[in-house]
Amino acid sequence: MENKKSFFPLFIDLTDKNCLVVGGGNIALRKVKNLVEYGAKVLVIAPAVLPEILELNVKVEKRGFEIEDINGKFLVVAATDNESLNKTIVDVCEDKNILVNNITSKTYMSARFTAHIDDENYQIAISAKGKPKESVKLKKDIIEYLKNKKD
Ligand SMILES: C[C@@]1(CC(=O)O)c2cc3[nH]c(cc4nc(cc5[nH]c(cc(n2)[C@H]1CCC(=O)O)[C@@](C)(CC(=O)O)[C@@H]5CCC(=O)O)C(CC(=O)O)=C4CCC(=O)O)c(CCC(=O)O)c3CC(=O)O
Ligand SMILES: NC(=O)C1=CN([C@@H]2O[C@H](COP(=O)(O)OP(=O)(O)OC[C@H]3O[C@@H](n4cnc5c(N)ncnc54)[C@H](O)[C@@H]3O)[C@@H](O)[C@H]2O)C=CC1
Repeated sequence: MENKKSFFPLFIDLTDKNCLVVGGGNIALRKVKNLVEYGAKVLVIAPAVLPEILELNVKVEKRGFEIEDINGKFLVVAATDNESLNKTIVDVCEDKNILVNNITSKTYMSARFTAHIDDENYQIAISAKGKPKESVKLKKDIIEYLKNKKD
């Protein structure tokens, strides 16, 4: 059933949207950077937070996740290394119609992050349906294609 889940491709304006990233490790860092780049207001909650995250324009609370933390959020990223906690975060967000991404699953979430290209002419977002290595490979091929097209 989970494997048959389909994800509608959509480009969303995140400017000033309240987003929560639960987790402060390597993958959280990548997710936070992406959200900040697109103008989101990001709150990071985790007991351990990488120094690179502290340097970004985000709010940080060094503590464990609590369910009330999702209140009023537009998008939540479950970015801990605890698979069952990430699933719980997805469940509580789904209950409240809050978009939610989960870094420890291919399908258990309502929103996936994509490999993307954002240049002066195009925004191209790629998903290989849960297989990020394939997405990154295709992204590189498309970048090459666009470069050659210009020459
Ligand atoms: C489902 C999804 C959910 C989500 O996170 O949104 C997901 C899930 C998982 N990723 C895993 C692994 C890695 N992911 C990356 C990188 C990226 N992952 C991204 C997206 C997604 N990853 C979503 C699906 C995308 C799609 O549909 O195609 C990208 C595209 C976007 C982004 O994250 O911003 C970004 C590249 C950005 C870019 O470069 O352009 C790397 C490489 C690296 O970290 O350098 C590795 C290590 C690979 C290795 O070494 O094998 C694991 C296994 C963990 C394990 O097995 O331990 C899971 C969980 C699982 O598979 O169960
Ligand atoms: N989706 C993706 O793109 C990828 C996902 N992964 C998966 O992501 C997992 C995490 O990877 P990293 O970020 O490198 O791990 P990490 O160990 O660097 O970070 C884990 C973070 O989770 C936080 N955390 C743990 N319990 C918490 C709680 N109760 N409340 C709030 N925060 C809590 C920790 O404080 C820490 O900041 C890996 O186990 C792996 O399975 C790995 C590569 C890519």
